[in-house]
Amino acid sequence: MPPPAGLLPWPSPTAPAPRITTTTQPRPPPRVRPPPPPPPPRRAPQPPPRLKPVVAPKPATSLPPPPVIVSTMDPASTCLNCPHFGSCSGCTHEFDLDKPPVLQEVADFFSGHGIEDFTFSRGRLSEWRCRAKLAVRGTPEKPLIGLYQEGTHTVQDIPDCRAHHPSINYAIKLLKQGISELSVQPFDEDAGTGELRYVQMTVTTYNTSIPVAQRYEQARVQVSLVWNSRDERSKNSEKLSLLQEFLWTNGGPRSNLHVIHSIWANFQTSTSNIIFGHKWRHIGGEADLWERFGGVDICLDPYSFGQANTLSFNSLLHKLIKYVPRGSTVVDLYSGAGVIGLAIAASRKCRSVRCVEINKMSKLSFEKSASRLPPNLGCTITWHNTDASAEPIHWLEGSSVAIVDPPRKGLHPSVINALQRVALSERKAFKAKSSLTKVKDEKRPWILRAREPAVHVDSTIMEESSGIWPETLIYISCGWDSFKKDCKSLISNEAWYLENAHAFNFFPGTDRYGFQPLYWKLSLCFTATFMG
Ligand SMILES: C[S@@+](CC[C@H](N)C(=O)[O-])C[C@H]1O[C@@H](n2cnc3c(N)ncnc32)[C@H](O)[C@@H]1O
Repeated sequence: MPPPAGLLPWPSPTAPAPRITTTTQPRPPPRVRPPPPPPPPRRAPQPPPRLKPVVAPKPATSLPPPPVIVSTMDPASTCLNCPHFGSCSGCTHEFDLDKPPVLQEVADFFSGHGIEDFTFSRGRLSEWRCRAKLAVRGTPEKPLIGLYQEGTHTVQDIPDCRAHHPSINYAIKLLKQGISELSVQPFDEDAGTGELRYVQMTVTTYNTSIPVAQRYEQARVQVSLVWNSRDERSKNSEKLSLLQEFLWTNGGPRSNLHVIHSIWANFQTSTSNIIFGHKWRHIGGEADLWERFGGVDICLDPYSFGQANTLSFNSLLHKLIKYVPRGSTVVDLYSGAGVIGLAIAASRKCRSVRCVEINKMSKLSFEKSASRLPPNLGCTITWHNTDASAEPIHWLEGSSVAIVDPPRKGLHPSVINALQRVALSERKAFKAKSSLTKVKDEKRPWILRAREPAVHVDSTIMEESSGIWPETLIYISCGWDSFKKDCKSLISNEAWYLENAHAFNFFPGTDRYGFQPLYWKLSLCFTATFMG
């Protein structure tokens, strides 16, 4: 789609990403952090800037280290201490955040199934949220940015949220200031009018120019503005340009405090509750957001699934990886951008890893991450855009390890059924059936097309896979009730038995978050070993 008259060509999110090189710079001396600077001065309205990506200049090494945001959190405290508790629907527990109420039930469940080494990682109890989707309502003079109040569509402003990473709160303050100065109209749900509907804030701690210990606290934020228009040609896109310019001027590399990593626009005009539209544009800063998960560089585009609690996810990943035997052939069902599959491929000398994901947009992130894997890994890694529940047997065949990380509602019955049936007693029958399935598939070329790998990394020829079936199943869950149900089904016919279980505090203080009812707070990882 051509840009509006007079504007530079729109950058396409599908364009190949430049490889971000990690620069090695002299480390700044240890310093005492000054308090955050006062808010930027009000500026006179500027002529509309051109809406094009602004690329960060390389920081001069002779400059003094920039100021950073100071956390007021006491790491030993297990209390929320949040001024919004009670009015905000995000958190349901104020005290003992290290002891989620469900933990005892979880521990009892696993010990009842013979798990003696169940562990629980409490993780960071505040400032843990690194990805937040927030509604923007109110007026230009008094914008409200936050979550809906319980059972309503009234937005509760949460500028001092204790769960958010402090950089997110800082970026929200900056955004509010921009809204007021530029008279950006927040969305009015009833009338369907206004300009800014939602904002997604995603934190990146990937900054190789500072010591590892400082990376979390000095994180930067990718801001995705959900704009109430069909696309960038709409009349109000001038305001979007101004807002982008404001954020970059006041939060970019030339500002007092470089907190903004990048800015994206998403265009959405739907009257439904769906937050994002289909059109995304990168409009400021670096195009790619990188994070390090399980020891590998992972690129996360704003339109792909991303974990909210990146620290706990990393703990889970480090634990999970150890349950994958070296040399395995792995299938990663519900893989998103393939974070788990890529981390396992890099660390377990796997022969192959197949990632299966329904969201085609995740492919770009997978490709960029895969391009940073060490060469000569000796592992064939493929990413497939298809519905895991359509023909799960196809994906299980040839895999010695199956990893499932479904949405909160749990596994589709067809996946449970396939996992049950790959039990030892039915292996032979399955071998025969799988050959029949192949014959049938040839008559249905659309199925074959769907199975074609969208991305294929490494040219190693895949070994003959028939006859290999999962002997290890790793289930990652963030929905306790659905997990319990699935687990009971999986072990009911003694096809699988539970071997390990580890729980991670993914959403401390909350059993719901965001715009859907009932989000669970505890993420579980367990491995079940196939019984011979
Ligand atoms: C909880 S996320 C896990 C993503 C990934 N494992 C990660 O950690 O980044 C669940 C993923 O399953 C995908 N998904 C949902 N239904 C699916 C289906 N029927 N087949 C394949 N993927 C599906 C979603 O798009 C989402 O990316």
